[in-house]
Amino acid sequence: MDGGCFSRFQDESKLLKARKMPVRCSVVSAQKLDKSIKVGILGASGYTGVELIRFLANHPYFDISLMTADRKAGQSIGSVFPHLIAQDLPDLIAVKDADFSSVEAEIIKGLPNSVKIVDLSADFRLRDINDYGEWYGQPHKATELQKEAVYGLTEIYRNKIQSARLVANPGCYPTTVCLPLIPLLKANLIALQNIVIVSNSGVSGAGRSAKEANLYTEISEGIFSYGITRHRHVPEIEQELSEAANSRVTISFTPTLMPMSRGMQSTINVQMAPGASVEDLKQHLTGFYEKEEFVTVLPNDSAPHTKYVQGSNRCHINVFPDRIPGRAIIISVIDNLVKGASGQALQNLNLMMGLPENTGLSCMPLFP
Ligand SMILES: NC(=O)C1=CN([C@@H]2O[C@H](COP(=O)(O)OP(=O)(O)OC[C@H]3O[C@@H](n4cnc5c(N)ncnc54)[C@H](OP(=O)(O)O)[C@@H]3O)[C@@H](O)[C@H]2O)C=CC1
Ligand SMILES: CC(=O)N[C@@H](CCC(=O)OP(=O)(O)O)C(=O)O
Repeated sequence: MDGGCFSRFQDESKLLKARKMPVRCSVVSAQKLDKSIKVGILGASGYTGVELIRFLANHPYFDISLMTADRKAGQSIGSVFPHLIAQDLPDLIAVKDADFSSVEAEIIKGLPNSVKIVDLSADFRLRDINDYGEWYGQPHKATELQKEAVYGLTEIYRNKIQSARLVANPGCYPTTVCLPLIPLLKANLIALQNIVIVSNSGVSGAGRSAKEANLYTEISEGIFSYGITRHRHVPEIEQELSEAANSRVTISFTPTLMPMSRGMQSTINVQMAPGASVEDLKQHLTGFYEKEEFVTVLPNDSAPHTKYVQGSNRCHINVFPDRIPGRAIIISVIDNLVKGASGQALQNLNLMMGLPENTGLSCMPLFP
């Protein structure tokens, strides 16, 4: 690689080995260098990896210099993803084989923060490492790094993300839930308890590796819930909602797998604060996200639809009155692979590199 500053990849490689954690897809980048910022994708042969390639290929400043895989290391990206056959991209290599010999070390000398990491896995999302141990069934293996990680829900933590070296990209379910609920909790418009969430996810949320439960015969023409009461996104959502409310928030959360490739909807039933109305909730959310390109509160009683955000970094939200007095139904949709993963990761990386956060991300949804 020329002109890049990937020396910290070696640390990342050691880190991955030492932690023996399930693989994440990370975007690792070096400091801005002229108009060319070198970016590496660890786990490029997976679903979030290929989605990152789609956005980065059209990015005016980022250049994909390195892509890693595990079983598919050694293959060209065109053989793994035939739709990318004509693209000028590096071959997939194992993390341990990443060649840093020609990195211009002088560029990063004296720049300890020169390499930025956006981690799409869950490893750095939980601020309390005891929670990590409890929900992920193993002790956290990089507690020091965890301390500096910033939770990457961009619209909420933008200021911290700008100066972060390590961003923990949020889970897809937490993104759909936290975007509408954090502003409402901060404004004391909803009760802290009795928040009931049912979320539906496309199958790509489970990744590309083969699993019996994700076979066509198991998934098609049917739906089923999983991880009921114990999905590992519960502590992540509760952490963020509790932070917003400045008090402990407990949720009921049921994820459901839908027979579709991508897309995610969360239906969130909340108790409104005494005196608050659906109009108050909607007005507050509309104002909160008024200037945001990627989060839109829909007008009137339009129902959010996963098709209206597919392939884009957008989140659509709407608020409806429940038939139970005092309660409201909030519906939020995203594309799990974009705002729920790679799009938000790029939004964060843009911020970390001092670029407008929408750079390379303003494409329209793919419809129908
Ligand atoms: N899919 C989604 O909607 C979301 C995913 N995430 C998170 O993002 C991360 C990536 O997810 P996703 O892209 O869906 O996963 P995939 O299963 O589709 O891809 C995994 C990637 O990691 C590589 N890999 C697997 N094992 C190893 C290993 N031991 N060492 C090095 N590389 C390895 C794979 O290589 P190979 O193909 O060669 O095996 C592949 O490139 C995960 O942590 C996931 O939880 C977060 C939010 C949403
Ligand atoms: C449909 C499906 O299986 N979805 C995944 C969530 C995807 C995600 O966000 O996972 P991480 O927290 O690991 O990043 C799941 O429920 O485990």
